[in-house]
Amino acid sequence: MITLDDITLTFPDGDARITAVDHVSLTAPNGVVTGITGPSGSGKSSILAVAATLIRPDSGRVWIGDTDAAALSRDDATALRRDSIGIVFQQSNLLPSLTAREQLLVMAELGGRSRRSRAAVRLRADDLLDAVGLSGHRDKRPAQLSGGQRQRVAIARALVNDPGVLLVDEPTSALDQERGGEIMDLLARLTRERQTATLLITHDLVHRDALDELITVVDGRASTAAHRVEA
Ligand SMILES: Nc1ncnc2c1ncn2[C@@H]1O[C@H](COP(=O)(O)OP(=O)(O)OP(=O)(O)O)[C@@H](O)[C@H]1O
Repeated sequence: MITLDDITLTFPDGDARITAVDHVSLTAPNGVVTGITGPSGSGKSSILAVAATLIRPDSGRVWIGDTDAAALSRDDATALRRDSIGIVFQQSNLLPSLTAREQLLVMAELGGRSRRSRAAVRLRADDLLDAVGLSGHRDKRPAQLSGGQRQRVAIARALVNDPGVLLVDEPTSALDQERGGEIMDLLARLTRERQTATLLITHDLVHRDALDELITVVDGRASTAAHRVEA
């Protein structure tokens, strides 16, 4: 579970400061996809960056389990991010020279939680590639994969260190509606199977069936309660 408690984040704007996130509180429980929507510039990516411990907020707490991530040193935040948070960006951000399997192995290598044997890590990587529907594409490089397949690799990579929290920024923006729907369904399934607390930004709600909860952000402020999405 991840909880943002009264988060405020400002950025410098000339002599003044712009408030990107304005006293936002939200909770994303395990096994649930919590969507964040809202107009462009409303603060969605800023909220995700704070949740990811990539930006420290001006005030407020980020609870990941029992840890207040907003209060950690830079090094401790990096370690927490590596072990407990999976991140999927709009673009898949894969390394061009690595195969699908190698993308996962590199991420597992960076994860410090356990010293798994090489064979166990390889097995886990292959299991995850199977889970995202890429069993026949393990040895392909990004250029040999479609946009949807690249996004699947990015999702598998985000899960390789078994994070409790999965943060996803506009995963369908580079895909057509059908491929986008498949990616959203995949994220919903993996969230349930792996019991991740999944926080997902989406600017359009065409795939809203894949969301369990929905939070609307306007001018840096979140709707007070998460709304259950009607099927
Ligand atoms: N690094 C930064 N420096 C200064 N201002 C920033 C920075 N990042 C974001 N902002 C400002 O903070 C506000 C929120 O931006 P943010 O990117 O979080 O919105 P968003 O809802 O994710 O937008 P979009 O849907 O267009 O990606 C905007 O006014 C933006 O200009």
